[in-house]
Formats: sequence, structure tokens, C-alpha cells
Amino acid sequence: MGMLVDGVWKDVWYDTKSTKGHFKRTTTSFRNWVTADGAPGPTGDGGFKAEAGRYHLYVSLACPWAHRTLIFRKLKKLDDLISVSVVHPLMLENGWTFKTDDAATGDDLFGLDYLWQVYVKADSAYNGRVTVPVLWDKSQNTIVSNESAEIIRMFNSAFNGLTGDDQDFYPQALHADIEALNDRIYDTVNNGVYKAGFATTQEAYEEALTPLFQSLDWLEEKLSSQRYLCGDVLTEADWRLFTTLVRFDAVYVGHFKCNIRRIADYPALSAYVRSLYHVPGVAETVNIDHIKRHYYGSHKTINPTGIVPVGPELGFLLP
Ligand SMILES: N[C@@H](CCC(=O)N[C@@H](CS)C(=O)NCC(=O)O)C(=O)O
Repeated sequence: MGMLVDGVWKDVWYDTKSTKGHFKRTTTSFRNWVTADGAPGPTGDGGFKAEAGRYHLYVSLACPWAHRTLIFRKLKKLDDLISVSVVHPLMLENGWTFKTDDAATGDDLFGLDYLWQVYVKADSAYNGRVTVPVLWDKSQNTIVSNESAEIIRMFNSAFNGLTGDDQDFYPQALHADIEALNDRIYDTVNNGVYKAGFATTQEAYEEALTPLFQSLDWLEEKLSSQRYLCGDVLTEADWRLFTTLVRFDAVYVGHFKCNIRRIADYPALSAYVRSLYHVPGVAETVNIDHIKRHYYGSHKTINPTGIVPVGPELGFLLP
């Protein structure tokens, strides 16, 4: 784990001393948008027109944020338009690497060794963390975006003219509902598990755990009487929740100590994860082996032996 300082790689763990044991996620830095005609999006510069073969996605199969982008690539039929490289599950002193074993592909674009080298290609004086996902533009040779929440919105609509796929996971009429769901779920669930897991004081850990389980209880209640978070319509809010829930029992319960209840203990949440998992194309984006090896193997301050638990059996992934 580390970061780039003026374009130079430094091996440092998260600084929680200055925040009294709390994990604070840094904001992402490449915030341009691919749009149908190349006009500027809500942030950043224009010039990123949706074109077949122009963009490349760097992901980790372990990472819940990158996982969102893989799901949208699949559901929005972008497989043939946007190529993908998968980093190695272990993220150690060199950060994400392009070591090629198992389902890691290496760097298909440049044959580089480390993801930080991709960031330096885009900005030779880059400062900050080197995270996945990364959406790369082969035409301008730069990073379009490294913010998953925005990449999925681009995938949702920018390429529709090329794919003919007009499924909409962010329908206009539901924007306010989706934003409200996203806000709570991001803060207490998606990022909540990280706040608990990366806390370095008892107080900071407990401060994250209480709202996390309040939100899971609230979601269980909600999904007991409706199919999706917005009722009958499957939206991006569901996919954003799914990538955390599908990892929950495998890694967050044990490794991040989010252990008041498991997803398996919530009947409605379990059925919901199972139903989303069985949406055609989604199961092939879920790699429990990478997920377990990444978390248990990469965070040596939390799990110094690096031993990866064999269980649990994940009933919600069964047919
Ligand atoms: N805001 C980013 C967060 C991405 C993120 O934190 N990815 C993690 C992997 S799960 C990462 O690459 N961490 C490396 C680091 O922090 O050094 C997004 O949603 O795209």
C-alpha cells in the first residue's frame, strides 16, 4: 500500500494518527466524463467522446468500487467496446500490480508492472493514492476518471447510440430517491465497512459499526416488502449496494470485524443478493477468490499472517 508524491511512489499505510484512529477516504482526482458527443460532463474537461475501442478499464476483481464498473460494462453491453485489464489481487508495497497469475491479466495496454505507472503516464507529477477503477483514454493517452460513481453513470448512457442498449439505471424520475439512498448507503455501508475495518481505535471502530448495522436493519425492512431499493425498478443504487453485500460475509464480517450479524442472517437481504447475482452477466463479475485473497492477504496491519480463511459457505450465491 502506498501513494504517489510528485510522481514518485512511496510505500505508506493510511494515516489515521491525525484523525484519532478514523479512516478518511481521500477524494478522487480525475473527474472527466465520456459523453455521447464529447461535450464536457458535470466536472472536468470535454473531449472524451463515446467511441468503440477508445477506452480501457483497469479494475481489481476484489474491489467493490471497481466491481460496479464491471457490472455496468456487462449490463450495458460494453464488453466489445471497452477493454479491461485486471490487477493482481495482492496489493502490497508496490500497490496494485500487473503480476499475471490466476485471473489477473497483466497490463494489456502498456505491459507495465504497476498501476502507479499508469497514473504517472497521465500526470508525471501526480500526488495521491493510486486506486482502481481507472478509465483510460487510448486516444488522448490519459485517465478520464478514477471515480467509480461517475464511471457507472457514463456507462449507463454515453454509449447508448453505439450499443443500442437503452436500459436506464438512473432514470430521471428517480434521481432524488437514488441520491438519497446512495448518500446513506455510501456513508454507512459501502464506506462504513472500511471505516470499521481500517479504524485504529476502539472508539472509531464502534462509531462506524453502529450506523452500519442500523442501515442493514433498515435495508432488510425495506426489502422485505419491495423487490429493489426504489420499488419495482432496478437502479444504480441496487448495484452500488450489491458489491458491498456480496463481499460482506466473505470478508467484512471477519477481516473488518463487521460481525453483529451476517447477510446470511437477514432473509430479505440474502434473497436480494441472490436475485441480483443471478441477473445474466453478473455472476461472472464476482470473484470470491480474488476478494478473499486481496483483503486477508494485503492488509498486513490487520491480518499479519496473511492467512485466508477457507469459509464461509455463501448460501446466497447458490442457484
Ligand atoms: N472513490 C474511488 C475509491 C476507489 C478505491 O478506494 N479503491 C481501492 C480498492 S477497493 C483502492 O484502489 N485503494 C488503493 C489505495 O487506497 O491505495 C471510487 O469509488 O472509484
